Formats: sequence, C-alpha cells, structure tokens
Amino acid sequence: TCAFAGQKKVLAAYEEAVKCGYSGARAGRLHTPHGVFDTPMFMPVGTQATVKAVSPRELKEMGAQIILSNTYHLYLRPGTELVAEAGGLHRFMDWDGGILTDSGGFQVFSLGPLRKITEEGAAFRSHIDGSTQFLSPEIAIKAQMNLGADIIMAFDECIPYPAEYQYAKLSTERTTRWAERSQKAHTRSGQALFAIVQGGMYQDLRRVSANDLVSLDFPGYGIGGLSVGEPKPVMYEMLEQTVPLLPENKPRYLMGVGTPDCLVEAVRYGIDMFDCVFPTRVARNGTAMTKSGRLVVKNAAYAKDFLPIDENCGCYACQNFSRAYIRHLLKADEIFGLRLTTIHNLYFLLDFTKKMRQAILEDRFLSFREEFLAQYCK
Ligand SMILES: O=c1nc[nH]c2cc3[nH]c(NCCN4CCCCC4)nc3cc12
Ligand SMILES: [Zn+2]
Repeated sequence: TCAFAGQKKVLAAYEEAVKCGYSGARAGRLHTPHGVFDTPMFMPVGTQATVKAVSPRELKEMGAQIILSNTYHLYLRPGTELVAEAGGLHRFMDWDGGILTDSGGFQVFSLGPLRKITEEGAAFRSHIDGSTQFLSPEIAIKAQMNLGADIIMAFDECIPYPAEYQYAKLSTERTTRWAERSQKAHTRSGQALFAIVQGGMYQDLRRVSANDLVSLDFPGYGIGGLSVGEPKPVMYEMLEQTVPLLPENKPRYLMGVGTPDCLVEAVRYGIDMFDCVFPTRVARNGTAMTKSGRLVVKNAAYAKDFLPIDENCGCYACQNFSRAYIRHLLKADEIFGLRLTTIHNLYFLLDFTKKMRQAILEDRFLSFREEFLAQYCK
C-alpha cells in the first residue's frame, strides 16, 4: 500500500504564517512496495523507460528515489503487454527504486494530433506512426497494471489554458467520472492509484474537483491542469484553493513542475512530490541549473573557465570536470557532454528538495525560502 506517514513540523510562527497565506510545508515519508521515500521529492522523468542520458546506477548515486515513466509512450511502443512479459517496468529498465506512471491523459492532448474526446475516452492518432488509437480509464489502468509501477494515475483530461468556464466545468466533471471508472478498473493490490484534481483556472471548479475526488477516497492526489502556460501567480492561487482541501495524511503531487522557484512556492502550500522534464531537457541544449539561475555552459564566455559548473555542487560533473571541458564536449556534439549537464541538473534538483526537507525539519523553511528566492531570481 502507499501509506503516507506525514510529519508536519509546526513552525514556531506557523499560526502567524498561515494568516499571510502560508498553508504549511511538511516533511513526509512515502511508503511504497519499493521502499520508503522522503518528501518533498523531485522525480526524474524517464518517459520511455529511461531517464535520458543517465543510467539507473547514476540515478541511484545522485539520490533519485522515485522516477516517472509515461503510459502513453510505452503503450504505443514497445507495448505494455511486452513490458509485463519482460517482468514489468522495474525489471525491464533495471530500476529497483520507486516508479510512478502518468496515465496518458496529458500526453494524448499534448502529443498526438487529437481526434476527439467523448464520455468513453479519447481517440487520437499516434505521434509515432499516425495510427488511430483510443485511451479510456479502463485501458489506461490496465496498461499501468501491466507496467507495474508503484504509483499510477487515474485517466484524466488536462484542460488546456485558457479554457472557457463551461468547458472547464464539463471536463472537470467528466474527469471525476473517469476517476471513479479508473478506481473500479484498478484491481492490482500493492499498487497505489492517485486521482488528479482538475478545474482549470477557476477557484470554484478546483474546490469542487478536490472535494469530489477526496470523497472517492484515493491514497494520494495529483494536482493537474497546471504548468500549462498560465502565469505563475495563477498557478499559486489554484494551489491555495486546492491543497487545503486534500487530506493532510496523504501525498500531494504537483504534475509537471518545475523550476526551483516554483518548487519552493509549491512546498510552501503543502506539495510533496514533483516531476518535470525541464532539468533533463535544458541539459541537452547545454544549460545548467544553479542556485543563482541558469548557466549556459555552451557560451563562449566559458571557453577558458576551468572552474566546475558549481564549486559547491557534489555531483559527478562538478567534482571532476570544468566548464571549459563540458563546453568543449557540447560544441563537439560529444554525448558525454549531455550526460554531464544532465547529471548536474538532476543532482541539483534532487539536492534542492533534500535541502527543503532539512529546512522544514529544522523549522527554518520560511527563511530558507526567502534566501533562495532572493538569490535565484536576482
Ligand atoms: O493534468 C494533468 N494530468 C496528467 N498529467 C499531467 C502532466 C503535466 N505536465 C504539465 N506541465 C509540464 C510542463 N513542462 C514544463 C517544462 C517543459 C515541457 C512542459 N502539466 C501537466 C498536467 C497533467
Ligand atoms: Zn553539479
């Protein structure tokens, strides 16, 4: 099962902080069949059963606990039955930590040329071979049971941004019906099914979605329909409306987020889990993440810079290589260059969530957040 032994440190100034919209960061422990994991946590994204450019051994070494994979991609290629025959996703990709699979809702709407959505599900064309495909709650849950992740997601519709109120309302109500169908189709014990809160950017729809899904009693809750192009203050406002309605003793997972400034704000509202392709994606075009912002190590400025990306970073790249060397590799299109920037960016985010956890446990999260935002956004 996926018990969440939450442990909320009551901050000394907690009551005061709540008045100014501070809803309570918390340091928790997430229990899964593949181990007990610390939150807040960042989950590296391994869309096609690999976190691009790094090995499972390197992921373990840098402190990754749970990684993400996508049902949409693995369903289209190589097929989720094939992964089941291989012994499941953990065996297939040789990862013995936690795995969470997204249900495919978001990918259908953001990847495949969408044909149409009905009460039954979503018909679409595969972005791989153009074939006509169909996903429904039942199909998505069966696919995720085949993959065998520790945490799976209900099949939902990620409402595009912006969206008319009426569309957001009808879609959110359908996502709640799909969550119920996902629950009925989920028959694999030991595997946790999380629901996904929708509601577009409408406060009342967010509250209705959260309350309806909480009544259906899931072991954890994703917050979806965000990080879809809306301004950050709007995202934070939706968090403020949604998170307090979710049970304190269950994990909250903000899907598709994100950059360090978003992570520290979301933790402030009580989010526990994050995933984002950002660190691995920008790494592949030579951008490194640091506590002062982004460093485009490919720039000519670093041609003779023999310091590491970040001299206070404990990652394999920063412990052994200079900016000049990594820039040389990237300019020469050497695969090792992408590997080093990816290793650094993943380590940076994993370490950042570890630092937030420590700050929460030591009752100094608010000052940690202030100091970080002052430096990061400068
Ligand atoms: O509503 C969702 N349901 C299921 N999965 C999701 C995944 C999501 N991922 C995002 N945002 C990802 C944004 N990301 C930022 C870095 C560049 C590529 C896009 N929103 C999401 C909402 C959902
Ligand atoms: Zn580093």
